[in-house]
Amino acid sequence: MSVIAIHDLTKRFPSVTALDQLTVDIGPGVTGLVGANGAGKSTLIKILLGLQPATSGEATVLGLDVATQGPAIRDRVGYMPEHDCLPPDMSATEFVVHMARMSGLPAASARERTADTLRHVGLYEERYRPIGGYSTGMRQRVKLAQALVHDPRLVFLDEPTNGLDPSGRDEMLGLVNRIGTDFEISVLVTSHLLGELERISDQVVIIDGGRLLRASSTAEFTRATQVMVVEVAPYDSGPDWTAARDRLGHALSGHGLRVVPDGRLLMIDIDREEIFDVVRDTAAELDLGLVRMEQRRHRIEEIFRDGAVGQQAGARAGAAGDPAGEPPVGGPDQGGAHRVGTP
Ligand SMILES: Nc1ncnc2c1ncn2[C@@H]1O[C@H](COP(=O)(O)OP(=O)(O)OP(=O)(O)O)[C@@H](O)[C@H]1O
Repeated sequence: MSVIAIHDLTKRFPSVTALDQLTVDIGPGVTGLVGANGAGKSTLIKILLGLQPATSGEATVLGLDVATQGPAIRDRVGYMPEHDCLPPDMSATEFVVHMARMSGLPAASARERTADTLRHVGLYEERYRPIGGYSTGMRQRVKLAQALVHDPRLVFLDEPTNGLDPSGRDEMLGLVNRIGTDFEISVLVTSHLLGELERISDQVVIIDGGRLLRASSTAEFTRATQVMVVEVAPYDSGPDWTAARDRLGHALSGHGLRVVPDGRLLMIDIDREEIFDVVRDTAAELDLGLVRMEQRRHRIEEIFRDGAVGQQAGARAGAAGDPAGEPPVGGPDQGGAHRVGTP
């Protein structure tokens, strides 16, 4: 069943088309919505919540029509907005209780759910202090908690890692992952970084300039290549990895394998089953330690690295200053309708 079904959705502002005939079906689980800054991610979320009308096209969320059933959608869906929108004079507890009450929870259960949710997102004693004194990471956690407090079936998280340092990003991604796995709440999470959502998403939807570039399961994006990655180190003669790599490379070429060095690694074409045995035995004969031997997987960012759209997107995200230094989105326009997730 589709959790979100989007058909031919267009949103025009006076000077820009934010969404351009977008068609995509999203199933349950964690879905990464990836696009450079300005790609149309926030606009899509606002339309899906029934907060903004589309110019044309249709969409349903949990089977509800975004054009006519916005309040019912917002009953069932949690929303973590991108920008800071927290009252500095209230404590996290006061604010989240307030949001729970706004969602219709009675006072006692609003307090109970707030305590549970704040603990779940990792806010403890500090939850009684005014939000104005919180770090960016703590503020993001408060925004996440208010999205979860009314026990939604689905949450929209708009750039939850924004403004966080690498360890803060990892923690936030861990939390997002747990929402999907431990609580079985479906998640639509956005990012302008291609690689970031790869490890927590069941499916990935990539948009650029309001158009769909590609949508598929993460496993399909990151499927195994026919290349083996091998790293060796000498057992006894110090840290001379170049010599170790080249000795193994020459020996494997002598066995008829196609071998290309890449930094510390050797990339070997997998053209037959026995290659894994040949590499293992040859390394042992040369008295080299095998540090790594694995089938290489695609990274999502590689799929789009050379696309023309990617270069434009890269220029935009670069201008915005990308704290993680990860490549942004882009790639050849593949167009058409796509379906991701379990039917
Ligand atoms: N209310 C609005 N009025 C006019 N233009 C808008 C409005 N909201 C968004 N836009 C424009 O629509 C385009 C898509 O914006 P949107 O915020 O959806 O992108 P985004 O992918 O969420 O990027 P970011 O993460 O930078 O917010 C941008 O060009 C933006 O300037």
